[in-house]
Amino acid sequence: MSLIETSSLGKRFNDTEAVKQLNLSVREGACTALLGPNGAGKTTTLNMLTGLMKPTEGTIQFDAAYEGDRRNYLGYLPQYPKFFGWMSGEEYLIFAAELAGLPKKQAKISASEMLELIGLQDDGKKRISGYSGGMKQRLGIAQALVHSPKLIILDEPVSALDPIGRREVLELMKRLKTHTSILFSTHVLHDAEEVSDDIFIMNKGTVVIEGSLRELQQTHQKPAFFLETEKSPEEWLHTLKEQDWVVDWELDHHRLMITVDNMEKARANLLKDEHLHELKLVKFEVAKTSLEDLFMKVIS
Ligand SMILES: Nc1ncnc2c1ncn2[C@@H]1O[C@H](COP(=O)(O)OP(=O)(O)OP(=O)(O)O)[C@@H](O)[C@H]1O
Repeated sequence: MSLIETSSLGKRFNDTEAVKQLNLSVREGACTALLGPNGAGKTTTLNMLTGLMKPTEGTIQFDAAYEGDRRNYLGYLPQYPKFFGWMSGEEYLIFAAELAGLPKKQAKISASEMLELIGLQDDGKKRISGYSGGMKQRLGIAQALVHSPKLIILDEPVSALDPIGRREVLELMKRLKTHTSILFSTHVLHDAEEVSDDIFIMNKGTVVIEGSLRELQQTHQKPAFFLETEKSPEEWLHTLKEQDWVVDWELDHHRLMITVDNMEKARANLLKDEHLHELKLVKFEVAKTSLEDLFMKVIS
């Protein structure tokens, strides 16, 4: 079942089409990554889903449990969350719970449960100004969860953190995803690969590739050869492109990645190719394309 489905969603700022023709489906129980480079339209998309921004076209549909107020249905951590440094972590969570409509008694209970969940039970009485980046971000995730929404939306939850903070937050997300639906944005493929079940790759305002992580990894792992030569292989590439076993290629100076459809045929042909030997081979490696190759290709 989908918690959110968008159809041809779009947002225009004067001449900039920040989001266009976006069809997105967020599954219940899944951790979904919106992956894309800076300016791809991720924040604009999340802002439309949370109701902070009005779409200029298209529709957003929520599941049957949605009762008209997105605050009950969604929890949200913005890209640049603001904290009151003079508050304690516990006070901040009670404040967030009351803003979400919980009665005071319930807000206190929920805040204490959240502190436990994010591993800050011993720091709850301390001022936020003394928290590390990772602790603040975990607190930010807790405020998104404090009213038990159906889905939490996290905008670049690890981007601004140092390696220790990143690890803390990624580990927290891995624990949360076993019982909470998550939609988060990132520009780092490895983060998406580490925690997500479904991935939507966005570029220039629209989704260019989508699927489950497993599907994408399997579909885009193609046999390939990695060659390095002393002389430039640029001219030789013209004849290579004609071969029916060549699917794709990428040349970076004297380094060449050739994606093929038939490993054995390609190996036999390459090894007997005299022109290739004239280029003075330095490296000849059997390889596989990865999701990273695909990601770099679609965003470049
Ligand atoms: N309020 C705005 N007014 C005008 N243009 C905007 C506004 N907000 C975003 N844009 C433009 O829309 C495009 C998408 O921006 P958006 O912030 O959604 O991308 P993003 O993928 O979240 O990138 P980043 O990771 O850098 O935040 C960019 O070209 C941006 O400059």
